[in-house]
Amino acid sequence: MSATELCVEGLTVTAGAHRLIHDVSVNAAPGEVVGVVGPNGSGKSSLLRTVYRVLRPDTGRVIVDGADAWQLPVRRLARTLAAVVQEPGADFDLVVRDVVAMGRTPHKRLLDGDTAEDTRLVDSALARVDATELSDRPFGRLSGGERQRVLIARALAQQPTLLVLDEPTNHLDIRHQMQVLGLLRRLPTTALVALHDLNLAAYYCDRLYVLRDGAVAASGPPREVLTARLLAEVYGVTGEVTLHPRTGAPHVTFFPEETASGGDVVVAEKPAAAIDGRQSEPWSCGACGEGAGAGRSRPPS
Ligand SMILES: Nc1ncnc2c1ncn2[C@@H]1O[C@H](COP(=O)(O)OP(=O)(O)OP(=O)(O)O)[C@@H](O)[C@H]1O
Repeated sequence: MSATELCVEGLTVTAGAHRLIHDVSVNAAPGEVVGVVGPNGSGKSSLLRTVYRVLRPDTGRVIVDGADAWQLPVRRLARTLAAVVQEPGADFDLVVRDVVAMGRTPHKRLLDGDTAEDTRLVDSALARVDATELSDRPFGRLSGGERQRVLIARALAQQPTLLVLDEPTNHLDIRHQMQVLGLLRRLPTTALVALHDLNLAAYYCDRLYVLRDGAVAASGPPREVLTARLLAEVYGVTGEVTLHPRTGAPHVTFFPEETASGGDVVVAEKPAAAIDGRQSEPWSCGACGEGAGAGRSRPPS
């Protein structure tokens, strides 16, 4: 599996009189894990839905490996891009294995049966999200977290080179949150992922885009983007951002309102790269030439 270059240029999306996102540009280099964060209603899902071709943009383009995603045949796009969405269609009557096997659809022709390779890929996807033991359970009777892991397995079985995930850690306990995000980092696949947990985003993402009111308020490597000022301006909360001495990633501590006074910003002197050996390399989009800045990095595996 190789990885895809994603280049989102100047997207504006409206629904009726409501403007969902305005002039949003986002890039992801091949293999990068790019996080989209921001308060409720800031436009994260709308951006992702436009990338995976559910919301049609009024203006702007979604370019996947140099081709306009909205011009590609759906089947061809589905061989490149897999989405894990917040409200998937209800495949409630199927057992888990059949739900995951649906990920193979873009690679098959009508009436093709499952091959040994399909079976292997389904097994492997289930194992990667720790869901092997769920294989024969009815999907509709799973817990929210179990369902989420199965949907991620379905996306993996699709063998995409670009994963778009809308809050994939929703419903997951902390072990499975870290397992899923760790898996994203290890895969060679490019990933665009909306997250609410800023500490997980800071550790697992190479770069972040912060949305506010449908527009990009900040973007860059987590250690540049996540500041006490940003937390105050975008989220309206008081927090302290330090570089964690063990992980080397920015760590946000939030202060409840009643304890917030006097919460100074503590910015650790040592950059994350110096602590854990992460590498940063500048990158610019081959399709539109826009620079995404430094920040491609992988934690040690
Ligand atoms: N189809 C629609 N018609 C009208 N308004 C919409 C539509 N879809 C989304 N919105 C509005 O657009 C804004 C952005 O919604 P979106 O779901 O993209 O935000 P989000 O950042 O993903 O939020 P959350 O963190 O709560 O999931 C919200 O105000 C939402 O109510």
